[in-house]
Amino acid sequence: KPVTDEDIANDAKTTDQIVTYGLGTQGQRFSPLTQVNKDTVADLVPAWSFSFGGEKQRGQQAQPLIFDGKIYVTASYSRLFAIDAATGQEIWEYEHRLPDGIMPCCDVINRGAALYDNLIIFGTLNAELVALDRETGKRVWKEVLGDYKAGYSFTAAPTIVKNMVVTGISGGEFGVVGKVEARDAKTGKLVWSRPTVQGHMGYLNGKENGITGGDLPMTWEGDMWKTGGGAPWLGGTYDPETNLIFYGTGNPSPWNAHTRPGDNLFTSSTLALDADTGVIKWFYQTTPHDGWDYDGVNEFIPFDLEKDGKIIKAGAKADRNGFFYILDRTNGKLLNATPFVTQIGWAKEINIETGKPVETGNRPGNPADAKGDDKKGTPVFAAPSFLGGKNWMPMAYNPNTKLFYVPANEWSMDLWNEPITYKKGAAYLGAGFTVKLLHEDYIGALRAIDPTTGKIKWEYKNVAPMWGGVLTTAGGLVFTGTPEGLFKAFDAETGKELWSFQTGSGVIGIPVTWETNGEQFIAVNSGWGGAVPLWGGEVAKKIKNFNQGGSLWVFKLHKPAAKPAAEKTAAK
Ligand SMILES: O=C(O)c1cc(C(=O)O)c2c(n1)C(=O)C(=O)c1cc(C(=O)O)[nH]c1-2
Repeated sequence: KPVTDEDIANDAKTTDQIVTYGLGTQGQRFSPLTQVNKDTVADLVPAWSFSFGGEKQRGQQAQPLIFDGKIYVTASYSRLFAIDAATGQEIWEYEHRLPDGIMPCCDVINRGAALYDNLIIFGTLNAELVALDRETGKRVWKEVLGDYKAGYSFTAAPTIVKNMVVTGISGGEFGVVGKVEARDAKTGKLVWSRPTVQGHMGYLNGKENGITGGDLPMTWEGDMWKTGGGAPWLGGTYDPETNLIFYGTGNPSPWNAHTRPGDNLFTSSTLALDADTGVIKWFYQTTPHDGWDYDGVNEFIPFDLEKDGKIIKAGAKADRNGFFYILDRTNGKLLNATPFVTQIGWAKEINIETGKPVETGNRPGNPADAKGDDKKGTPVFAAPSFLGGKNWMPMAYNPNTKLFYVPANEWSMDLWNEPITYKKGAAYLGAGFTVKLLHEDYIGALRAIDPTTGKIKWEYKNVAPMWGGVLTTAGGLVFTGTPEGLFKAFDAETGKELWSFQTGSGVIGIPVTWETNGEQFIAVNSGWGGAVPLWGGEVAKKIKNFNQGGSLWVFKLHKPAAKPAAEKTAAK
């Protein structure tokens, strides 16, 4: 049977399947299921586990999809598996042929696929988008999203919006030009394209559809916009109520901000795109003239904010720069911004009137002023580190507790600038860094945040960074994993840890839950990797004993065996 627009529109309320990244296009990651709850979660046991096999382990960040009795899950190195949800038996495996010379910045990961009609669609590390027949795993169409030799790659899960498959792109560390694109999901044909850097042309149905930025004053000097980055490298969310697609955009290229005076629109921003045309309806830049790789790619989650007895159509974003933003999602106006990490060095606050950060001046110096022979600019000690108060791993919103559950991290860095010129296919940073610890006892912190005040209601601290996605349920639970290998459940109201299971490798996947024949299942990927082991600096010593892996775990409640009849009689 085909996956329909209704299936997608109803995904947040449907309990027997999961057809979108985010458990609904709004990405709230909330399930109405209650069988596994505060009282029963202690009885959660593995139903089965599935190995992705091969020597290709590395980070497993994907969110599984559930449809028609099957689990569809992507794995490292651009692989996609179809698995029987009841037995854990493989049905088919697709392994994309990757050329030598792919350039993903931050591990060979993938975050998930999209289902539409009889297709399953996912993006690959060489920046291609492939659609497979869901029954056979055979390829139906393939599109090139960007030139991998120029540093384009793809790691996110696509989003389906009204028969279209919508994608961003990765490559911000190589001076690519970010873009969000929508294609006919059945054929792959391009419908619209919207570059995320000011000055570049957008397209609709093959025709020019306005220069990105339109009448706004130019916020780049010289030719810097031509290699300006701003990669929307994480998935978007779609809000049917406003017909807007929300994408976060990444860092401006290069990191060395002295090379590119100006705000550098639309980098490190949240963009609201008209779903039908790709036109930017509003934007909100979280880190103007980003000089720390704070990026701004984090998911923007639409939700109803209750304030003074009124319901406001709002959206929330826990930005890599350390602030938790609440915006009016109809117009991008700032409603509130509060720190969600203990130390933020770059800005004192976000001015509620102007919506702009009040900077402290904590920017690394210009290499042009360097006195030494090494041409390094004056370094600064900055917090958060460039890996962010929160990175790619999605938070969740529970409409019952009215809290957001944010996988946050506490760390800092020494950061300096260096001279840099653009060269196709070469890293385009012009910066050096060492990530540093802030607290001896923890880096990661799962935090429950009240969006009406920005106050942190509870937190769970973890030694290693939190690098997995979050799921919350009407059973009053919050699920997430740790690099130490543990998959955990917390009380959504109090943060009390209620259950934990060792999966054998770091859990940086995104959990999901569904029900079949009256039984609730929970699934998550296990497999340590991602950016931390590659770029973690001093954090490396905290994680050096964590082993790689590659498996999907499925859990359900243990049913006590029926008591033998003899025993029952004896008891009487
Ligand atoms: O600018 C980009 O294009 C881009 C892409 C990606 C990616 O595709 O995973 C990451 C980042 N930047 C990045 O800055 C980052 O910290 C990061 C962490 C991870 C990860 O999977 O652990 N990916 C990425």
